[in-house]
Amino acid sequence: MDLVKNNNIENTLNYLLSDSKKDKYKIIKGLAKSMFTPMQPSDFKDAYLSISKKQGEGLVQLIKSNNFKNIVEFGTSFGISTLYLAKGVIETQGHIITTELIESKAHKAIENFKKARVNTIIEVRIGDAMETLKNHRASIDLLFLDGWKDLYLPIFQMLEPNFNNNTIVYVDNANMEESLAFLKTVSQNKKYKFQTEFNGKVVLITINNK
Ligand SMILES: C[S@@+](CC[C@H](N)C(=O)[O-])C[C@H]1O[C@@H](n2cnc3c(N)ncnc32)[C@H](O)[C@@H]1O
Repeated sequence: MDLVKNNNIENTLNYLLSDSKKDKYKIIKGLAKSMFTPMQPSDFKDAYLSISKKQGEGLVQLIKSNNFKNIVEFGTSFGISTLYLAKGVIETQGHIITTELIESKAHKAIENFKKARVNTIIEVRIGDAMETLKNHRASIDLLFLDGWKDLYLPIFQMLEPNFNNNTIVYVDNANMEESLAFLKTVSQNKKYKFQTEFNGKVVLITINNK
């Protein structure tokens, strides 16, 4: 099957984006739970918490224009962002490693990748990203950060040795308190440059090659 002419991705994405509109109620339920106990990823086991269609389309362009092949994603959920990453890497003949803590979400995502016929270019690692990405040794072109924000810094630091001169780190929900603290820490290193998109929701970290 010709992956580039694959309509299954578009069909799967359309279904998932439409289903994700029900997220509001699931998020309220999760937030209500966290009034009594500290917020846990499992409180949002039914919620997509996904990036927007516009962000997804931007990711496809980012991958294609930079000819990125090696993508690592933190926070799969049901796979909406991963499917956009896949749309990009089928053009560049790359591949994706994505990781999800909640087992039921990861299995649903794997089903979605099969439906979209892109499961062969996506490796899903189930578990805590700090463990599943611990032994990652290959070069990373695009690191997509969209999991729990308190892990942005440790994951960034753990994977930093795998960055190359053209690596981009895509920080989603960059305007949240913990993300801002992460960005402040990273900005102390003059090796990195920052570009804001989507009114501050997204920050792209690039390597300052000057
Ligand atoms: C914002 S959602 C990801 C949305 C997805 N990227 C999308 O746009 O479709 C964050 C996901 O990160 C997962 N997560 C939280 N902590 C994690 C960890 N330590 N390791 C791996 N995944 C984690 C959550 O279970 C949740 O599904």
